[in-house]
Amino acid sequence: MQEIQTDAAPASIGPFSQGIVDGDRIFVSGQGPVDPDSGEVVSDDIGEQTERTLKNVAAVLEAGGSSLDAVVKTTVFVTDMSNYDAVNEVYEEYVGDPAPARSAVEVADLPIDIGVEIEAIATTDP
Ligand SMILES: C=C(N)C(=O)O
Repeated sequence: MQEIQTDAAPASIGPFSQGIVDGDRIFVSGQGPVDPDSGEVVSDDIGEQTERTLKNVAAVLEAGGSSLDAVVKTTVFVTDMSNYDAVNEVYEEYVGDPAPARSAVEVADLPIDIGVEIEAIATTDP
C-alpha cells in the first residue's frame, strides 16, 4: 500500500491521504473544488466547482499512475440535490466511456463550504 502525495491536488485537510495505491487499485479520497495553488474554493458556481473537483480527482489519479479513463466507481456528494443536472453536465465530460459505476447522495454538510465532493476508485493504467 502506497500513499499518493501531489502538489497538483489540494493538500489533505484532515487525517487522510489524498489517495492510496493498493495493488492494481487506486483509491482517491473525496476531493472538492479547491485550487491546489491558492488553497481557495474556486467559485460559488456548481458547474465550476464540479470541474475543479474532477481536475483534482484526475491529479491524484495521475500522481498514482492512473487517469479518469481508468475509474471504475465514484461517489458524488452534493449539499443540494437540485444541482444534480448541473453536476452531471460537467461530470459526463470528464469520465470515460463506459461511465464508471457511481452513487450520488445529498449530504447535510461537507467539511468546508463547498457544494460538491467526489471520491473515486480506479485501476492503475494498463
Ligand atoms: C475531506 C475529506 N475527504 C475527508 O475529510 O475525509
